[in-house]
Amino acid sequence: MPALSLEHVSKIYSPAPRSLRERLSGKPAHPGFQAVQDVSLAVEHGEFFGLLGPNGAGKTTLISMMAGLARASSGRIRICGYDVVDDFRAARRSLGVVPQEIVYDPFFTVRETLRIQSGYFGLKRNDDWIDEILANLGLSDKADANMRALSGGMKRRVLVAQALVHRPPVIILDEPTAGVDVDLRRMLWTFISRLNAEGHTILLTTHYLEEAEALCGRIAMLKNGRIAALDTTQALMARVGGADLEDVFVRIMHTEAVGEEFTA
Ligand SMILES: Nc1ncnc2c1ncn2[C@@H]1O[C@H](COP(=O)(O)OP(=O)(O)OP(=O)(O)O)[C@@H](O)[C@H]1O
Repeated sequence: MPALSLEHVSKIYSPAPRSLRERLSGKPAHPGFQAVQDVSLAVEHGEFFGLLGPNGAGKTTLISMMAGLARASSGRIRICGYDVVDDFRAARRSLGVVPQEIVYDPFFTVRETLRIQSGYFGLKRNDDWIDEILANLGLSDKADANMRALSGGMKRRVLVAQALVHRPPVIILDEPTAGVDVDLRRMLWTFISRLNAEGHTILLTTHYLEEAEALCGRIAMLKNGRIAALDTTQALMARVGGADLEDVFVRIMHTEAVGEEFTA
């Protein structure tokens, strides 16, 4: 059973409610926006998998559906075999998500934030692991600082820490290095690579393609909500050509022929 499995997943966002004037005009209702279309893929346990695509390709929408924050319009998503709808709690417990947007409660310290997050998963005595996460993310000296007193990069570190408190087998990072300094990038990738070597499955979205090239064994590229390419990083580079993954990405995004031609 794969760590992550998506079968024919689609998402159509409902249209904004029509104004009275639109309703009276008798015009047909807007059909909604198709953000993800028929995406199928499986990520095996222990993989470091990259999900790439330009702005608006559907990456965050896919991640929101995996995390149970948005519901697929059709198709099926399973985390470690647990259906994200029918088996939500088990699926959620198997997953740690580092969201793209920085959200935090300004009334708590870093340690309190991580203890509360642990509580959501029924973990009462989790301080040893919390201390280890804080040390690995360079946050030990901020443990008792209030969240609102942290810089943007430090708040992002706390988001990473929050995703890891319950030692989830599958870790999803949605653009975790956007706007963070080189020290945190290095620290973060050392820690995440260690967790990956210990068996955690990693799914990463990033616009820093050199990071994806260095870290990801396999990559899916999304274009307009569909899979445009899916293969090992090496095979994609060999097949498409170009100096690096950025070249491959640009070529695939600018070609009409996508899908099977670039899919293993
Ligand atoms: N709640 C929503 N309602 C309607 N449309 C949405 C909603 N959320 C996202 N979209 C649209 O769905 C498409 C995919 O958005 P999504 O955020 O998944 O892209 P992304 O690949 O994560 O982009 P980025 O790299 O900019 O983060 C975009 O066109 C976006 O405007």
